[in-house]
Amino acid sequence: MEEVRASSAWVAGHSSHVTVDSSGIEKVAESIKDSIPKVEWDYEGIHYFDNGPLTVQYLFVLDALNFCFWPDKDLSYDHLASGLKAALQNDKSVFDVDRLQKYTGRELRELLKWPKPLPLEDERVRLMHEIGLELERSFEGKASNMVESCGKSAAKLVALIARHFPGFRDHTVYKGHQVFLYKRAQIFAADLWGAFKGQNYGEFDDIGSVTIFADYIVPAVLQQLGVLRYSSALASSIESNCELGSGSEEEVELRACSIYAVEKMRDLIRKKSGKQVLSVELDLWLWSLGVQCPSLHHHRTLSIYY
Ligand SMILES: Nc1nc2c(c(CN[C@H]3C=C[C@H](O)[C@@H]3O)cn2[C@@H]2O[C@H](COP(=O)(O)O)[C@@H](O)[C@H]2O)c(=O)[nH]1
Repeated sequence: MEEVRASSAWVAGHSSHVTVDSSGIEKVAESIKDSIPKVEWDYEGIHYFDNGPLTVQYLFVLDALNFCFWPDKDLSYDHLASGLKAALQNDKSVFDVDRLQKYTGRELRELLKWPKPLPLEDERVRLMHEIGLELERSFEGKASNMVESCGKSAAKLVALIARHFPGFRDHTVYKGHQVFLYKRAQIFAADLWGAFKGQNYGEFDDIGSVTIFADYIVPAVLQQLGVLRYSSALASSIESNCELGSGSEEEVELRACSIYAVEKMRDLIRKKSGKQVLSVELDLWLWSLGVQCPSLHHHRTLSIYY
């Protein structure tokens, strides 16, 4: 994850459309330093959990599909999670690798009980096939074997996932520099840590190395908190729901500056209060603020990464 941190800092230092406001960071850090808001993982009650390897398989399928819900205004992440949970409760073999490799768009919709085509449905199906095939080829069909092979290191897990699964290679080139964001790979490690409460498949000695997950909710929350400032052109294009191209300077800056800003916030909280806070914990707090605010205006990019 060092490459996520370093390349995000590089973007923040060269950005043209998004500014990280240090006084905004200071204010937020000051307001939470004495009681860092703890948000319970699965406070929504939408996730499958059985304390075993099937939960790991569920989380890996979930995070393979954990992107781009906004084009359908009725659809949200909750539908994906609770749909996969219900499907698994109904049939323990739905995420077996031979089945993952065969789903069609229509079957995925049926699995989720979603009445219309999903956004980027072809990509979602392709990514299910991709994880099915590679889990079978390299991990005896089990995401839990992949996790076990990482010896309690989230950094190793993220690197291993990026190596084996092209769909998780969330990176881009910005002003000639390669930038790594790894949203879905990192959120998978964090989901394991949250679901298993830091034990068993969720035990990582280096959970502190995980950054926030640069999606479309967290940047919008950081802007509302005064941590990020947008150029007037960017602010008005987000306000008017214009699509930002995947890999555009604006899009990369929104995501990378969010990561950088929260790393700064975390350093500041540590300095002010002496307390260690994890980016994963700050992320869940910020994200939960965002999804509870229906008027939140976020940027719109068609992407398979977030
Ligand atoms: N940064 C960050 N982004 C997150 C999550 C989560 C869910 N995390 C689970 C873990 C524990 C909790 O209890 C949650 O159940 C989803 N997302 C992103 O949000 C977007 C969905 O938005 P909407 O269209 O409104 O549903 C989409 O890009 C999705 O990928 C998170 O935690 N952090």
